[in-house]
Amino acid sequence: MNETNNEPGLPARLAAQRLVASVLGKARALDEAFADEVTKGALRDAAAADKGFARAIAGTTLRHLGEIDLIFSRLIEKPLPKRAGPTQTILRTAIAEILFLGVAPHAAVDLAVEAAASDTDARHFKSLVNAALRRLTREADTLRNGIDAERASLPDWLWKSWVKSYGEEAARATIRSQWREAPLDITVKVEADRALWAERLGAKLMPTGSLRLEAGGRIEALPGFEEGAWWVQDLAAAIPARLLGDVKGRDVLDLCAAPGGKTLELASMGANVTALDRSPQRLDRLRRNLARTGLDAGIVVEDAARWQPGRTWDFILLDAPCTATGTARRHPDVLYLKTHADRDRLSALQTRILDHAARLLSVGGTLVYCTCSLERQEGPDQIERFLYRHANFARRPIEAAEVGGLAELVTPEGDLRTLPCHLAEEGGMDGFYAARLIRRT
Ligand SMILES: C[S@@+](CC[C@H](N)C(=O)[O-])C[C@H]1O[C@@H](n2cnc3c(N)ncnc32)[C@H](O)[C@@H]1O
Repeated sequence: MNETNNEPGLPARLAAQRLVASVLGKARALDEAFADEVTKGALRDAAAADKGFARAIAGTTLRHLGEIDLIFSRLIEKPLPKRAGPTQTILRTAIAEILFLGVAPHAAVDLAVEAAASDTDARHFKSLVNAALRRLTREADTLRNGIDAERASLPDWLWKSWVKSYGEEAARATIRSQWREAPLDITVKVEADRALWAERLGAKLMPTGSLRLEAGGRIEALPGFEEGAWWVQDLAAAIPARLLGDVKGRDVLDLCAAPGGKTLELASMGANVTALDRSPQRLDRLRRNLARTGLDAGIVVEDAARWQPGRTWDFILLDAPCTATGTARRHPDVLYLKTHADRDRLSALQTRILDHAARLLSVGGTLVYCTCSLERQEGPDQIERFLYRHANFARRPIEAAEVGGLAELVTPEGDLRTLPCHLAEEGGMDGFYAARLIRRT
């Protein structure tokens, strides 16, 4: 793409288009592609508002991609030729701006046409872009008519999986909650200071103990960040570590620990934490998080499915690698980056790590297994199969009182099952699953 035009607003659009193309064309994570744009790409010297706008356009395009593509196919009846460059992406992002971001239609149309004009291949489709988007601004209701936007927002395999696991109503409510930007959730280092920080930050103290703020603005500029009084962590992600109970002064093994949200929680509860992960880069982030919050943990770079430390632990937290389909409201790209083949591969890895974790747990010890996935294979099915293989383990059911009295977060078996549509009126939460197991013999 040739970026010769410096018209205000155009760089943000061009960046948004590159972000969408990176996710859908190169299978890159949106956060990674965005980090490249702002550290070494065209957004490096852009104003914070432009960076935020580029991210918002890309995220919104992905959140509504299914509906956008159905509208696209009504607007562009003949398939675009192969050499149309970024024309499709330009249209997708402009549709997102007009329908979902409330951008003034003339600005969105003009800048989409400018974007097409700035590319050697797309410039031949300038008039088509112009005509299609002008039609959209005139006939939006007709063009959207009959589209089941909720159903369209989810790839087939996930739709089938969620409807089967939670029923169609909850699947639809989950999809609707993914359309909204997630709030900013914070875990406070010192439990007794939660109310104080809620007041200082103008945040809401949620029933589970997390603080909740509206997203937006620089996190680093908020009071308490510099001094490490808190860290960012989704409300649901903050629950599993606490299911280990009172770990003050106890040794806790945190398997698959980086970047360390749960390590920080365990350390702040007074545990002697050993944080293990196989990724040195992600462990560097964990080290930085420990340094900022003034907390301490031993760090091990190892494969959690093979590590032979020569000892056992009374407490183990295993936050296993997973498809992360429960985090789509924060990471809308996961819906398009992950496939059912990833789910099967990751589920096999989870089984191996879980079996190894069982060997590292002392008799009488507690193991909490969790994932941020909505797929049964990575949650309850995994645990059912584990309990079948390991007759010396049993569930210790989770009580509603341990999750702020929110009984809807606990399954009849006593596992944690949060859905993005839980507490929807208050901003929802990521989808997390957790089971608490004890080793009997
Ligand atoms: C869900 S993330 C962990 C998030 C972390 N517990 C937190 O709260 O910030 C999963 C982690 O598993 C790590 N991982 C994947 N496979 C692993 C393996 N075989 N052994 C150890 N770590 C692994 C990844 O590097 C990744 O950091």
